Amino acid sequence: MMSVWTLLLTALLLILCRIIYNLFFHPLHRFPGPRMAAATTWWRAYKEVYKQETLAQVLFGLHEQYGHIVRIGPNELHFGKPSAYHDIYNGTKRWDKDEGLYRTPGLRSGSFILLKYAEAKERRDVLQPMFSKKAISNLESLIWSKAHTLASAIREANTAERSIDFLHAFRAFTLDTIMCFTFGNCVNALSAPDFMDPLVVTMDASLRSVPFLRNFPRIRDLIYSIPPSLIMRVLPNPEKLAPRVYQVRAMIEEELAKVLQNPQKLNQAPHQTIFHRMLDADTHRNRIIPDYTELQDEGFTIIFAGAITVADTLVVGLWNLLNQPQTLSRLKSELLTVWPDLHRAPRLKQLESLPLLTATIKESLRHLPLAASLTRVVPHPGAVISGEQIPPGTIVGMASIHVHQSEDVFSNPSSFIPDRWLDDGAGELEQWLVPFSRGPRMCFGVNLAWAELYVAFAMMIRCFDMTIDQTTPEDMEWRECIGVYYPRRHLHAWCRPVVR
Ligand code: HEM
Repeated sequence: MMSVWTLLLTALLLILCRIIYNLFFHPLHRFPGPRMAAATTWWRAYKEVYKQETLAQVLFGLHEQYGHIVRIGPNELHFGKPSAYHDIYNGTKRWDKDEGLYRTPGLRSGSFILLKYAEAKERRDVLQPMFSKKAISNLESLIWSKAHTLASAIREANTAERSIDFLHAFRAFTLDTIMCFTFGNCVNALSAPDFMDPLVVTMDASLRSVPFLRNFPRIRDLIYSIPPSLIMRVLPNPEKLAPRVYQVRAMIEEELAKVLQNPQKLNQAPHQTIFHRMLDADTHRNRIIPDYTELQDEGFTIIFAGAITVADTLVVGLWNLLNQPQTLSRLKSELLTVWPDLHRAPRLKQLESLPLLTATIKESLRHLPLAASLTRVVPHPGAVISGEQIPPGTIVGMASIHVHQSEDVFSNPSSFIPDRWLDDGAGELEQWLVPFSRGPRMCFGVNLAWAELYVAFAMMIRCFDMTIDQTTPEDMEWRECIGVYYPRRHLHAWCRPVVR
């Protein structure tokens, strides 16, 4: 029998052979980048987990050092030239998503997670009609009603002399909107004291474990193999002791169970929910209704995809506006043209006609911390990206902040300048605004996102005089692996209600 030492030695030898292969014989060996990154995936784990760095931020320096293509893993390339974005994400590229990134949430299905284009297209055909421009305009009253609830809660906090945590407030707004719309089951996060709804708080906290889960797939799979509901049942005091990923999944499962155990409740919903669509065999090409796990995975995906990004756009936009009183005051004047009487809110269509508000939303989306490289697998026989022949099987990707912060495309890219979207030549810039990505896997919540952004920005700017409460630029430094979080203090602001 082999001794432990022989086994260890063999394992070490195999690792060494792998490293030598990766460095000198791998099809990507000619691409530049840190040697450690080429040798082993541990480089990434070291950066993201041990050093707690955001790879997309590190990559700005690496592209400067190594050029527009950088090898960031034994089998992974990141691209830095904005034009590469359109080479990878466009209508003709039906490339698989890479499981290294998309298995991180521990789901097997769900629109965002499905790896193959064909599967994702089938699911998209079922759900996308709910998110069309027309469907979303029918949802206008729901969005306004959540925005009014948000405004009332902010007024109450102000009366009690409390400033507002914008991250929690806007995530409560987006969570209530997405849950009421897609589940037909409102969680009323907006009524939680200080917007500290358990789901909002736990979702935020769970994002901190994403770098670990992404970099240690075996441990991750082990963790996810235990059903969250079991952990929550067997652990004493699970609200304190269970890892956040379990807590958030258990909460979403609970919300789903409320809907699925009582499907006739769906009849009371004033609009179609994802379950109307997914439980209807006629919406599926193969006429097969997804099983319980698939429904759960879809619900989880939609909640995370829909609740976090919109709220984060509001946070980043308002942070910049509060530091630019002149732009804020121009926005207030513009809003008065369609919203003169405080008690009669305008229609979404009227907000959409406002040039400065529209430009502000675009600029907020450009500044959104979207830093995950949305990785794809190059199919046979390979592809040309950024003018270079890339071998099949390579994982390729680009984070949208590398387009949005490019000096080749945007002048003063790090400055918040809504007027850039109103200047001559703004039309040219549009192709470089890619927060929702492009191509067959681009976001299908885009119309809902825009509607929520119009309504919430308008509500905050028209109804409140806002000033920052001690938040510093350092507080606004973020980290991101798949969803952004702020390790220090969230943006807080005083919101004094305007009277006319
Ligand atoms: C400002 C708000 C939003 C931003 C910036 C955003 C951004 C994105 C991006 C970049 C992707 C592509 C991800 C990839 O390639 O893997 C995506 C996909 C997706 N988004 Fe959004 N999103 C937003 C709001 C929403 C909303 C409100 C929903 C509501 C349901 C939503 C649902 C989805 C879904 C289901 C996918 C997966 C599509 C697929 O892979 O086929 N998103 N989003």
